Amino acid sequence: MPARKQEPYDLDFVLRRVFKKSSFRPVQREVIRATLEGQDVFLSAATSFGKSLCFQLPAVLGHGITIVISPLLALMNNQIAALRTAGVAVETINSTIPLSHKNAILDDLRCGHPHIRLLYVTPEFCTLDHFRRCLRIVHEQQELSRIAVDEAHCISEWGHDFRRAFQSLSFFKREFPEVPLIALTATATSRVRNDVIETLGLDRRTVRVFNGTVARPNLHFEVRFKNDDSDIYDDFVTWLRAAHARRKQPSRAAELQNRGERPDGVSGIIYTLFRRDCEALAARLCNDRVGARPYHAGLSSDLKDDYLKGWVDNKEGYDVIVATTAFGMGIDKENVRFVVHWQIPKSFEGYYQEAGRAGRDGKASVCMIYYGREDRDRAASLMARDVSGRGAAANADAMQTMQSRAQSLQALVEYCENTNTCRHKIIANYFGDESTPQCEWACDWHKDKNDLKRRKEDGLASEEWCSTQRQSGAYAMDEYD
Ligand SMILES: Nc1ncnc2c1ncn2[C@@H]1O[C@H](COP(=O)(O)OP(=O)(O)OP(=O)(O)O)[C@@H](O)[C@H]1O
Repeated sequence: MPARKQEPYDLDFVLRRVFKKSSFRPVQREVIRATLEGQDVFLSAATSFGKSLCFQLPAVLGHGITIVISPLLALMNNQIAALRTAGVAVETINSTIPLSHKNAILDDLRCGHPHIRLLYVTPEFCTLDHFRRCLRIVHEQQELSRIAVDEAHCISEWGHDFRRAFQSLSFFKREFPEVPLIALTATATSRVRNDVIETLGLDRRTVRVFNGTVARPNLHFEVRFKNDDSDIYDDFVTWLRAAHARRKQPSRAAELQNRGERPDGVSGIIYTLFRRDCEALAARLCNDRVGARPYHAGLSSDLKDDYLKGWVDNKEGYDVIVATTAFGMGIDKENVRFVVHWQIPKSFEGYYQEAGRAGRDGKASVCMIYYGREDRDRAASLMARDVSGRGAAANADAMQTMQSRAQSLQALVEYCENTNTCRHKIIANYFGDESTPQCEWACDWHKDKNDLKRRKEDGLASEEWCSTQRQSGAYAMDEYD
């Protein structure tokens, strides 16, 4: 049953009227046109590029419903709140909504002509028979307009944050081949892109691929070196205090207040790998009168909601979120001035996704990673444990996954150890962009190459020492997130 034919629309009018934006960003219009023409689209573009608009705007035009498949609750809630403010009929089905509400949504689908324009669901929900039955009814009535798969890298074994339920999303193209599908991600290498296209069952010859740049020129990338004997806490707090002092200068303070920001606080995120560090670091910062809150999967939903809301609202005492990877994709707060990684993360893609939470308003922001070789070895050993934990039955799969993760971690190690290339260039090259991105003193190499080399020599433990430690099995195990 073909999808209803779309009429031509005044995209600029809808952009202004519904989304309150004055103009399209580069490529948005082309992507929107392609999907409105019924083409399948793969869009890879930098964090904060404005990918969501590419399926949200088409969704409010014409008839029918857009199903948005998204891996994260936080991401859905963020987008849904913004759409509701714009007066769009949007709903989500996830584990936190009451049964009565969920039934009302499913009834809306079952009637065949849903009132809802965008429905956000998890990939796991898409595997359920009763939901698929509802979709068939909507499709029968030619009201299934579009499928959007957000954070599409999660489909791929080769992407970070792999989720098995994503693999069954081929259902959509199998059952509704003419309903356009749009897959979006900020961090896809060519291998991940091919994997996503294949897994979703898209036709390689006809899918429109938009590969935007991954570059974020307003982000200032910096590596700080550490070893197990150094306490990076003092280094970080000194840096933060200097940032506070700059913000308190009268002209700067006035400018910040005009933007609704507090000069006595800087909004930021610190990523830690382990819950224990997350709690301890937030407590230590609070002790030193830095407003910080922990965020990890072990906290109650009430606490997580409170911390997230306080932070988004720039509330005093909530300036810094100390988070595990439970806090990541889809956080769209525009004035995050720094993202610090307390240890090397598990993958290059994960690192860049998390760093991408900074500077979404386009203003200069810092992305700093504290890198130590001992942490590198701990990350490798945890990775090996994760894979072996999958059991002997999944042997071939496990080996392949381990290989891809190891490659990604190795690329991140090389990024940290590199003292002779622009950081922006290393990132672009990793994601398959061979160009040299613009970098106006926006990385530690461009700022001072010699200082970078010196800091590395002074800061890192020697490889000999690390090798002895590895052999003695010194790296303790702990749980991620
Ligand atoms: N044309 C536009 N003009 C101005 N602002 C825009 C435009 N398009 C999107 N934005 C804004 O840019 C911000 C980032 O958009 P969005 O959350 O869709 O990014 P994204 O590409 O999905 O990033 P990520 O991959 O990091 O989640 C949002 O606050 C959104 O309102």
